[in-house]
Amino acid sequence: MGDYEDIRYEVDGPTAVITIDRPERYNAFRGRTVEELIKAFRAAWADKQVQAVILTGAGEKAFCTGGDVKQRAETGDYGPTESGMFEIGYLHKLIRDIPKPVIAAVNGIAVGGGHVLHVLCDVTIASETARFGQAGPKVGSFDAGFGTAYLARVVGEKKAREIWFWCRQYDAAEAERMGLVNAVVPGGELLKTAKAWAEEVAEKSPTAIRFCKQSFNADTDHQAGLSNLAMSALDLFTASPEGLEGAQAFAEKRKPEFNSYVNWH
Ligand SMILES: CC(C)(COP(=O)(O)OP(=O)(O)OC[C@H]1O[C@@H](n2cnc3c(N)ncnc32)[C@H](O)[C@@H]1OP(=O)(O)O)[C@@H](O)C(=O)NCCC(=O)NCCSC(=O)c1cc(O)c2ccccc2c1O
Repeated sequence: MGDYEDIRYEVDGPTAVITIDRPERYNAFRGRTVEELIKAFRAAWADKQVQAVILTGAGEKAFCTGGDVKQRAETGDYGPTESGMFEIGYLHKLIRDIPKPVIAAVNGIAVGGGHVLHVLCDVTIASETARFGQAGPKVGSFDAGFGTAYLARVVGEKKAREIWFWCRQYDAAEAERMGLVNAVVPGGELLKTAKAWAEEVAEKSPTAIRFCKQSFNADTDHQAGLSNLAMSALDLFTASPEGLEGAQAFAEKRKPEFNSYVNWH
């Protein structure tokens, strides 16, 4: 399917494979990328042949490193889109709402908003060299809402707070131990394994899968309200001097200077 610049979309048997294709930016997303991901997930939803979706990243280095911090340092936002909106919150809801299993095939580092994407997928298969973490507080951002609350459902409150406050990176084995990923395989076998999982689930009743997914979701759907709130707050925060300092420090490869912003009580 054509018209994509930042991603690739392929259908292989019962599986749609969506690949974020910006390896020079470690598959970071800009507004256009998010718009194309939405289009691809909607195409997979509509296609009766597709029974499962794989989300992955191009190359071996990165799955997705979240928002394109260089773009943000340059223009103060995530760049132009056709709709005029940066619809990351809608993409999160779409990954949850598509009534087909979504498998994250994490081929490298998944950090920031890229980490949130894999957390929201139904299952995650990681390559042995994958790394995981959040980065917002280091770069003047936070992908809260599902990014915090749903992560806590997955790994527990203590671990989720550690992940967000300390912004450390965790290797694939550690991620598997904390229940953040379902399986770890050698890099060369990642896509093959993800496709095998997709083919296996495609043999099951699609209606039963749809109801199961919706009933899992129903238990945490209230977090969508938190996400809306967090996205509104984030719009203000990323445009603030503190938010911009984080993005500029990353682009200039220096430590951010956040000390002067400790002004709340
Ligand atoms: C991911 C890293 C830890 C990797 O470190 P490493 O040392 O292995 O590699 P490099 O740092 O040398 O990176 C290689 C190359 O890729 C470029 N790059 C990496 N990540 C990004 C990125 N996110 N944006 C743009 N470019 C990126 C890097 O500059 C290098 O290019 P060179 O040309 O210099 O060679 C490390 O790279 C890292 O920490 N990256 C940043 C991670 C990050 O902070 N992500 C964004 C968090 S904020 C976010 O995701 C976010 C999500 C949302 O949903 C939002 C919603 C609404 C508003 C804001 C949102 C938001 O900000």
